[in-house]
Amino acid sequence: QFPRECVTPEGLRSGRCCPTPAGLENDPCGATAGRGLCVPVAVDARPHGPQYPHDGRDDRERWPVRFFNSTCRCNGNFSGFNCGRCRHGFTGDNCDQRVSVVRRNVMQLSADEKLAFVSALDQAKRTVHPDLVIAMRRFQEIFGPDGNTMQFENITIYNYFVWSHYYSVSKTFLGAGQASFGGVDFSHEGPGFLTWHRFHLLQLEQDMQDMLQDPSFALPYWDFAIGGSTCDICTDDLMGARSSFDMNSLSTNSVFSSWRVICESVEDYDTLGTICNSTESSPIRRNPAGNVNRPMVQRLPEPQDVAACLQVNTFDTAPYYSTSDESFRNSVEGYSAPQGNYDPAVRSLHNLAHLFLNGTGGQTHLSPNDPIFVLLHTYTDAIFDEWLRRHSPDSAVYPDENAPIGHNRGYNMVPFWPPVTNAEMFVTAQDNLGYSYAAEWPAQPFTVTEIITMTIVAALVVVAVVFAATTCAVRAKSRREGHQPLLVDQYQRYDDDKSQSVV
Ligand SMILES: O=C1C=c2cc(C(=O)O)[nH]c2=CC1=O
Ligand SMILES: [Cu+2]
Repeated sequence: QFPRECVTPEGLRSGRCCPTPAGLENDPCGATAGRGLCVPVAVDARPHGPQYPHDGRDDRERWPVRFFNSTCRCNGNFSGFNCGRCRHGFTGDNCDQRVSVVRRNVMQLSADEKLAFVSALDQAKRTVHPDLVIAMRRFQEIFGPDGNTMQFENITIYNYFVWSHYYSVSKTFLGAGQASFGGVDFSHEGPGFLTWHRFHLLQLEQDMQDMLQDPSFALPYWDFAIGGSTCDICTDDLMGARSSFDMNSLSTNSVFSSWRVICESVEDYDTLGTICNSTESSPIRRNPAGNVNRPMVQRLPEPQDVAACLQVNTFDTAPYYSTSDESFRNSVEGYSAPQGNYDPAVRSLHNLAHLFLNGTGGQTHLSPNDPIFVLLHTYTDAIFDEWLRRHSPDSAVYPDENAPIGHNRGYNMVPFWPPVTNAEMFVTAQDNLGYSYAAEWPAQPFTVTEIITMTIVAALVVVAVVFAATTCAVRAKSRREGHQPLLVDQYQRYDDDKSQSVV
């Protein structure tokens, strides 16, 4: 999870990772070319929640200073570990040309667009990442047995996407013979769930844009809130149909049936303290709606579940965890009901979509191995973005302390490099991150304030109409009586009076 050129023995010992961009000579972060500066890494120092009780036992604490404490901070639209690339949504030598990256519903792609997307994923599965390498050991063993054999290795672009998710959810190794600690998760069960997966997707999208040399390449999304028990994207022209011979496998007509997963050796990682590497093992397993032991996960979320969660007004609530009540984040993640109420028995929206897959895609340490993960998470990100657009929250609604470790607002998200905080992803995508969604949303129900306002306005209109009608009626009446002046009445009354008044 670091640039290949930084993980030399001297590089790691220096703690400095400020490489020179391609095409420049000995110019860390392209400083001379005005692209950026090599600066100390800022690290979140606020307290985290009680879920992680250890200190100094996990390389991910105060990420990434266990490995590096200096990084490139890029100017303007420059970006990347050496400021050699452009921010998302920009292109050109000076990164001053906007490019539109629109994430579309995968079911609305043409046959050619579907084929191109599936082929691009397969190419990413086979293409070695041009910049990043992964650690195969924890830091204390990273220099190898002889102190000079760095324990990093190459990985493909797509397998890096899988590995980074695994690394963020892996247990804390506490030593041989001791059970590893599993109560830690740097990308789920906390406010960082949405921001972490947002950057995870952004990294893959950028890596694929570079691989395709197409800065407008966009990941599509899967609207999984369709109810029922059919996986509409599980077809051979998309994510692969079910095998006719084995209900847990993919059809051999799909390229994904030849994919092999990584990060399966959890026993080794937990007992030997090793880390997932790029070795591939078994095929993807998937059996949508097939978990007969858990009927609740045999159906996909319903469209109204999305409408409901978008109405939850609070982004997250203490303890900022998978038990949070009235939390939009816990609802869209799927540990609370879509309406917001926490219920330990519930699995909804994102979690339900994972569990519905009933195989590789439902096991947190393995799930990105199933490419449906990409489409499931772009839709989850689209819901996040729609919530941000509707509620326009201040950044302060994202907790800056006491969230589970890794989830505070200022925490550098594990294991991304260069360092990027949850806060940097807590923004609307189109205005800040260079991409948008072509998505329709359920009509936004009126807020209580709007209902009250409309009731008052309606009442005023009724009063005005009644008043106008009454005035007209009175005027019409008086006009009619105007041909028999009012006086007649008075005379009549006068006569009546007179006749009675004779004394
Ligand atoms: O890959 C994942 C698998 C998950 C299973 C649950 C659950 O709620 O039981 N949640 C998951 C999230 C994942 O990312
Ligand atoms: Cu995940």
